[in-house]
Amino acid sequence: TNLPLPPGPRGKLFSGVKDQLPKSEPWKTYAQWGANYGGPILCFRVYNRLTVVLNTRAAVHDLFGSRADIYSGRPMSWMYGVICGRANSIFNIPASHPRHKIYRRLLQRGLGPEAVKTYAPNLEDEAGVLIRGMQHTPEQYEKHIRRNAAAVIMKVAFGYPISDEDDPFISVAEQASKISGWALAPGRWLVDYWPILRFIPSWFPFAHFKRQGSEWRSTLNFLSDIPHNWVKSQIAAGTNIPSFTSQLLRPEMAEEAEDIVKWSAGALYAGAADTTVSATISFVMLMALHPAVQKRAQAEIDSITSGIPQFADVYRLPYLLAVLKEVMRYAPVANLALPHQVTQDDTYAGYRIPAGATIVPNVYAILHDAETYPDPFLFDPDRFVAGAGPAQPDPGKYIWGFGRRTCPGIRFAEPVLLLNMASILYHFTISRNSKAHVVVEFTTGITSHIKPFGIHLTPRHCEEMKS
Ligand code: HEM
Repeated sequence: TNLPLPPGPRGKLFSGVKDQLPKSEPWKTYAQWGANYGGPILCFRVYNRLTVVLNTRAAVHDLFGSRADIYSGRPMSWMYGVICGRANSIFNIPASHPRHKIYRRLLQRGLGPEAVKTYAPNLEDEAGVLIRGMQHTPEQYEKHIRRNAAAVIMKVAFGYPISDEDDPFISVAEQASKISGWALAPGRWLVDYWPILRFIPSWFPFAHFKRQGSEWRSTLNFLSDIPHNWVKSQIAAGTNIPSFTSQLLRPEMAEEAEDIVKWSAGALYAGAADTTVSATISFVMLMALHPAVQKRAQAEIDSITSGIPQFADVYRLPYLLAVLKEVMRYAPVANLALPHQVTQDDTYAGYRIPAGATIVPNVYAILHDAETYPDPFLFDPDRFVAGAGPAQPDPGKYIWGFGRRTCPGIRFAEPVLLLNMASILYHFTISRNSKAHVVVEFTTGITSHIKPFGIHLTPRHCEEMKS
């Protein structure tokens, strides 16, 4: 068609806007560009690849919702997919690939409400470990939160017990998430724009990316291969604990089928570890900043639990659920969700969107739009309390991604977060160390959380004060 591309910065002839891409919080820049250029969508080029950013609810709904058939692809990342060996993962595989459906089916079963109920004892045990850690070394709360996320998902995926805070799976998870962010950074790897470069031999002077890629590949493989083989050895020895992997593995399984199990279980870890950590850290920080919200949530928890919060309690805490929604709105875990790719030429709002363009939903912009969420930079769970004011859209429509790529971990992540939040607030009051004004800052990456500042955890029950 003759329609123009969506508006946006045009940048330089050869590299496009590569040098204008911000190093931190790109979602804020994209929202700003959106406002500067007007229109619901924005477009820019880096070398030879186009990105279209969707800055509004309507655009996300119209394209990712109504046209999900052609908007559920993933942009090909040669650095991450091919050089780092992640092409087969559910996060990267095209939606048209038969494996995508198979992965999603397995994950939906393993993360559905029925399966999640069977994980309850494990989740309660791990919440207990988290609390004990916070009692003994409260200043290391971040470490305890990371340990909890890794331990929960390693149990679910592999039946693997995380022993202590130095277990390599905790640090590797954090590292893997960082590696993913670096390897997927737009404009950073020329091979993403000229894939022929992947054939350069590793020893070549300009082939730093290949040496870096193979190092990252080993770290990322560690996450999937080691625990998978560990489950196999446990099964062979007859000592395995039931897990996502052990339930799917069969003796004499075809190589392809086993590979599917391995990648699916690897996705559990990749999807869960860093996301739930980010949400929990932001929650702790926000509680320290909002004592009245905290008190109200504690009163609700105290009113329904006769002791330590149990898994069965979590959906009986409507205010806590409103707090979680507001944490996720105020500090979205994935501000740009994950990029999609449009697989056919399309038109929208008088603009042309060419097949192959990367489509980025600006979840941050949507959740901080003053028309949808009045006073958007105010943290206020009442937005989601029935009857407390005009209803505001549930951020759950945006924070979990879109279309055929919507996060398969929702039914698992939400109750796990609620249980941990309830446990933390039941046992502690969180306060700031200093009365000085705190400027809330965020980390940058595929996932993001509020940057920790000094906090204090005061035990709420006398027996805890003594221990
Ligand atoms: C606070 C917690 C979480 C948040 C905010 C979150 C958010 C997201 C988002 C935004 C996407 C991208 C969707 C898209 O491309 O449109 C995604 C994908 C995914 N998430 Fe989550 N997630 C969370 C927890 C989890 C957990 C606990 C698991 C697994 C146990 C998980 C597994 C996955 C997988 C496998 C995908 C890839 C889906 C695909 O490409 O088809 N996530 N998640």
